[in-house]
Amino acid sequence: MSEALPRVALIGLGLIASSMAHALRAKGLVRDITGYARSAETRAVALELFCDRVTESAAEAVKEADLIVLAVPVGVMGEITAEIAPHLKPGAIVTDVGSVKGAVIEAVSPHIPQGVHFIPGHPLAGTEYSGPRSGFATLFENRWWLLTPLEGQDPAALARLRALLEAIGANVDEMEAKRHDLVLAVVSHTPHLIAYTMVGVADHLRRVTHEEVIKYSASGFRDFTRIAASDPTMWRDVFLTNKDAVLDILGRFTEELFMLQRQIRMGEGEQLHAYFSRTRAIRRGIIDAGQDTSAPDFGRAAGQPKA
Ligand SMILES: NC(=O)C1=CN([C@@H]2O[C@H](COP(=O)(O)OP(=O)(O)OC[C@H]3O[C@@H](n4cnc5c(N)ncnc54)[C@H](O)[C@@H]3O)[C@@H](O)[C@H]2O)C=CC1
Ligand SMILES: O=C(O)C(=O)Cc1ccc(O)cc1
Repeated sequence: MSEALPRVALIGLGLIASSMAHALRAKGLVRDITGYARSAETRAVALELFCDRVTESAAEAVKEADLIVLAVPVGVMGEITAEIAPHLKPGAIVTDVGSVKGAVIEAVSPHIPQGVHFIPGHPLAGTEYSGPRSGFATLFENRWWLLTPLEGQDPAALARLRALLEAIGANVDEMEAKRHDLVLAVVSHTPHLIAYTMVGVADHLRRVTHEEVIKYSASGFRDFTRIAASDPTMWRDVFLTNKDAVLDILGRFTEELFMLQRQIRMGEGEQLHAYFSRTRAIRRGIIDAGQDTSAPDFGRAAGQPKA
């Protein structure tokens, strides 16, 4: 058991909170887990599956807690913090799991009382499922968990949180919030937007092709549909709160797309081949760095790609 953080409160009981609870329980890391969710149905499921106690208000949930995890959509982090703030125990650690960091810090920080430690965080692990039944204990194993500590952060509190996250299998790294938001716009947020768009295009086409785009969908498109099935509230909030970084990356994306479009129109095969060779090398870099668990072994065993 973690001596440092025995009582945990989870605010919002969806995919990430339930996965944390399962992982903490599976490893016997905490003494008790209290959960808060708005709906009675969610609270009942949480009590049955992974919480020791559930409460009808967020304020009630945090009273005794050593660690409070804000696991709600990014757009409501501020209001929920305002609600719990007067009830936080001195010395408690508040962290969040939001996919955007700058906006969360701006919304949450002003409400954090003196003597309480706020350590923003983001697990780079998830699925397209949501709600209290979607969590599982191994979600964070060997996945990055980025912390974006604020200036003057208490190193002892940071070390306690880091140790707990590492104990549930995460690889913890620290990063400045603005940088986090730009990096995530590239590797997660904009790709999600592209997936949403592509599935939207296919949906329009469905009427013309009489369902064939769905029936014959290849694995690339299936991946898009999986991503595009993610929670709409969560992703609406991500795009609205990481607006600047996403618009920056989207601008660069459309420039490249127009360039490729022109090369296709003009039949510029050499340029297209050179471009695809560069992107193939990036994929190989990810696999060699051990960051892609979906890559089959034969990919590496086969050695160099065909020239
Ligand atoms: N789903 C994913 O793959 C990942 C999500 N995240 C972040 O984790 C956070 C939670 O996401 P999930 O667990 O996936 O979502 P989820 O949809 O499974 O759960 C969110 C929970 O928050 C509750 N909630 C929503 N609005 C609320 C409000 N106004 N007051 C109180 N509770 C409210 C919902 O009822 C639900 O219980 C989000 O900030 C998201 O950006 C981070 C990494 C991965
Ligand atoms: O399911 C997927 O492909 C994901 O990309 C999961 C995910 C979604 C949002 C995050 O902030 C982090 C990870």
